[in-house]
Amino acid sequence: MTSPIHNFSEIGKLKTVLLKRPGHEIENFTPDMMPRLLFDDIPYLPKAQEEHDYFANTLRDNGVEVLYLEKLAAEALDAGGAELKDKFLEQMLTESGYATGATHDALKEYLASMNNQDMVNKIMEGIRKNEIDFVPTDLQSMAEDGDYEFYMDPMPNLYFTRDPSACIGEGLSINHMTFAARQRESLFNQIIIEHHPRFANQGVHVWRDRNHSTRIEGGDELVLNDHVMAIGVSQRTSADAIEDIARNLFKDSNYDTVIAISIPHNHAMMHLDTVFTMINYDQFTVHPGILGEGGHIDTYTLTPGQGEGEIHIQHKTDLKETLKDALHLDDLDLIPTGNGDPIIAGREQWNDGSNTLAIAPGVVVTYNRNYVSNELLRQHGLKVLEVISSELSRGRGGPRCMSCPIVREDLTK
Ligand SMILES: NC(=O)NCCC[C@H](N)C(=O)O
Repeated sequence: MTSPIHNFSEIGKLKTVLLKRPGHEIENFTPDMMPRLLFDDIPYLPKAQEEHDYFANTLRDNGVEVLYLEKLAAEALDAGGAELKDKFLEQMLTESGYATGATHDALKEYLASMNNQDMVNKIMEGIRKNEIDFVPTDLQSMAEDGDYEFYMDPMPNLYFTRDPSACIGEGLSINHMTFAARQRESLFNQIIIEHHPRFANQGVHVWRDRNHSTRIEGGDELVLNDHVMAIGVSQRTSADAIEDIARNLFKDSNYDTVIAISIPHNHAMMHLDTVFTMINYDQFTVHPGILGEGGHIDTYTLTPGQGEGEIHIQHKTDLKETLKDALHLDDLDLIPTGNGDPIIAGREQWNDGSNTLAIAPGVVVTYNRNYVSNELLRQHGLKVLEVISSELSRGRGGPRCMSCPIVREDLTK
């Protein structure tokens, strides 16, 4: 059986990718909601959609099949029939704070009356109180958030499809995410994997599901080759989750090495892929801001230990040496974001200058606004496909964050 998921590297020719076209959810909020929703500004939707279509077309023009999360989710619900729709709605309402009660019932009736695509879109966009003809009478609605405009918050971060799940080999992780603003997102990925005809019952391994209290996000999960992963210890991914997924991979897959890389825990560098990406067999982007004195950074190489489920950990502080050892390379090229200039690097990293998406070895998609980093990549021999980025960048994610590779060709060397 050919697996519908096949992703054994960061750089193999990209064949199939999962995107989410930004919808009303990216403008359905006010400035005071931005910190909680993990946004730094409110994008102008028509322009953001134009930019996203440009990104999708750039991928298509390079032979990539583009799948859309919102469409797959509705198709999965169509395939699962009324029973699945009910189960999904119950779960989504519970995770939105309405396990039972009159508000639960009113929201469920409202959503259940829609066809699956409209319902999926509506859940993603958020539900305002003025949309439903219903006056809540429970204490929480009356006493705690009577003035709050929403029953269900929008999910503006959905266009960063990288994070709620991550394809690794012929399986994936479906992630328990860190902040409430994003935790419901991976429910869409779960129903797609379990019920969409393209993925269900095809032997796809779930290396780690979303039913955990420890946290991991796809922006931290880098598939370096067919047996080595790098995973960020970051604001969004905890060390215990890394040990957990490493244990599962060591047990049931060919993965035998997980390099945990400690990065600063802050909003600008929330995931490893905002500061470090693999773009060729021996080339990486690195934001100089993650390197300490003497270029040092804490890395922990996890490999299977002697006993069942045991893990051996080796601590190193030289990123280049760690990567050379794990990838069996004589040398490698770490390309500094913004050419290492502290102002340019800080500015371009903020706008995702390190967040490159490789669509083949040495071929990357980047935001056009990061012109210093882009020029440097070209000087280092890479082919750079620039995409427009005024509005999309306001959500703090770039081309790697906006894409979840599902199928890549295997590497030839
Ligand atoms: N992989 C990534 O770095 N994704 C970008 C996520 C940005 C989003 N506003 C967030 O804070 O989660």
